[in-house]
Amino acid sequence: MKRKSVSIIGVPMDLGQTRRGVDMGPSAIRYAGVKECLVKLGYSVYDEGNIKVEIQERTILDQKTSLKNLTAVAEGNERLAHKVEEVISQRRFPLVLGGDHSIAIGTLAGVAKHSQNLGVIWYDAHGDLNTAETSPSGNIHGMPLAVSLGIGHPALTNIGGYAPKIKPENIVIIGARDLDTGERKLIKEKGIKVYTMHEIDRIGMTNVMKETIDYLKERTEHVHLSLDMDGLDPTEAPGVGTPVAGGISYRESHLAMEMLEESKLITSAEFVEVNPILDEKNKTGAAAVALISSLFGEKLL
Ligand SMILES: NC(=[NH2+])NCCC[C@H](N)C(=O)O
Ligand SMILES: [Mn+2]
Ligand SMILES: [Mn+2]
Repeated sequence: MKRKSVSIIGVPMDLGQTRRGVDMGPSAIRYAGVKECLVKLGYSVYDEGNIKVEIQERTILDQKTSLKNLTAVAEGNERLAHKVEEVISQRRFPLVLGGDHSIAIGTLAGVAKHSQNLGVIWYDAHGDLNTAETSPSGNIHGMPLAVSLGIGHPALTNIGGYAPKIKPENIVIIGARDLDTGERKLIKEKGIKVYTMHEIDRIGMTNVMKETIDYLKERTEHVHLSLDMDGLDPTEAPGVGTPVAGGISYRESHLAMEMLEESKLITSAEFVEVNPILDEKNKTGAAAVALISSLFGEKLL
């Protein structure tokens, strides 16, 4: 890791989907010892606390688009974007803890303010490339990557006051195994690089990461890692709201984090979708911390 100071930003967001409990994700990851691990690795760690997210007991449907909780999701992300931007201007590494994946909208809005040519690694079972028109659910956590490309509701695409945040050729999706029809179309149309589970099985995680690193090194200046814990197999990360069988193993994920650490490419990261209510004794929270440790340079020997 290039930066020696890390700011932890919690985002107790559960309004981008409808399963309760993912708002406790930041607590679960803190409880699993994220700060202690980073301190042990020699970082100065600042826990910035949590971003304020409205508490809403019932889903509010946008009348025109059927987007769920649009206003509250947009407001939380606006605050997050602001915080991330501030952390980067203090020359600290922003480590964002979710919360559902809709928070990537705010994280990327904050990160991309400082980077014209931002790379993004989207480690996920899903593409999160839906719009109100293509979404099967109306859940905004299925849309953040499209939103960051400038595609979607203006209340979301304009967060941070500008759009788009990223370019399609600067994205690499890893672990995809559940893509909706509209998402597949967008991937083809925009030429987004995707390593599905098929490629991971076929060429192995070592080669997937080698290619990803070479690809991003060539064309980007900073790289953001957006890691959805449902990218991992649900047997190893059961505490997620939208599990999909046949995922990336815990071991492969460690390897991926270690290779990213060696590459010195990653300048911001978020770990999302940890839902302690659905988890087994904080297995998923602990897995997130283990992966964060590898990403920040923990070695066995
Ligand atoms: N970040 C996530 N876990 N996203 C899951 C999205 C699932 C589905 N594709 C949807 O749009 O609703
Ligand atoms: Mn996902
Ligand atoms: Mn996701």
